[in-house]
Amino acid sequence: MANDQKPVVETRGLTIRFGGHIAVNNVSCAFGQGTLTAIVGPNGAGKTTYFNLISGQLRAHAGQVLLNGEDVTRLPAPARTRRGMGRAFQLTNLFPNLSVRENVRLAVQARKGLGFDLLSMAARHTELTDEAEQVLERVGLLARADAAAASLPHGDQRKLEVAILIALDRQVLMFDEPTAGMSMDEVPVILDLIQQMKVDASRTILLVEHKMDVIRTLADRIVVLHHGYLVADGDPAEVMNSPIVQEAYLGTGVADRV
Ligand SMILES: Nc1ncnc2c1ncn2[C@@H]1O[C@H](COP(=O)(O)OP(=O)(O)OP(=O)(O)O)[C@@H](O)[C@H]1O
Repeated sequence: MANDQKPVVETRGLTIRFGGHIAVNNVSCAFGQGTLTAIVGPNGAGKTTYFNLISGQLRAHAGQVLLNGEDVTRLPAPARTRRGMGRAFQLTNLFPNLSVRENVRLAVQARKGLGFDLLSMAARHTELTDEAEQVLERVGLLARADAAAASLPHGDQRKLEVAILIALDRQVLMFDEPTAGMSMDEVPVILDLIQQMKVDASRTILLVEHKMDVIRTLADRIVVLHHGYLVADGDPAEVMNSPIVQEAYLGTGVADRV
């Protein structure tokens, strides 16, 4: 992050324990506007837990999470979402029985600050539905608009998560292995969509990812977690070749193992 830029998301000394195990250990890191940071590390390194602490699914035992300089450590996930954090799975989990179209429409509605007010919703129903359908077209899900979210095959559910993030239009976008479980031909669709979101430099994008080709395509910066510690942070090529990362990945071939 450029020195003169104020961080959008920052963690200071962030720590959480599960029993005697410290899953995220004193992690301090700042994420600026207009960058996509890949958070990598071996299985069990603490990546998803770190995400959960940032988005508010988990509460830290120590340390702070700041969003645009405001301490949000004690705020629950929905309050963080209202302040600009977007992590789509929260919504897909909430509305599995609603149709694909309705899931995206609710996200459009939330973005416009309409909440769940039934009257204003009815009055603007067509407009909201049109917008939802435009987003579904972008992610290639328009043909599935009437299907229940829970009935979609895995790859399409991941696309729906991205559609919801696009519709929510948050300042911070968090993707946890967005291409996991997708077939080879579906992966480029998702990468393309994330690239498109990156083009708008007002965003701060965080990505937990194992696949090296995905990281190579998307990341401006790599942060490495290992045993809950932040062990490396910087330019992708530099970080992947650093001794500490080579060590963290059992000695060799880090580029192929991530
Ligand atoms: N709710 C929980 N209760 C107990 N232990 C947990 C919990 N969540 C995570 N852990 C433990 O914390 C550690 C970090 O897990 P986490 O899922 O954050 O790792 P990760 O880097 O995302 O791994 P992966 O790449 O396999 O998804 C692991 O040892 C995990 O077993």
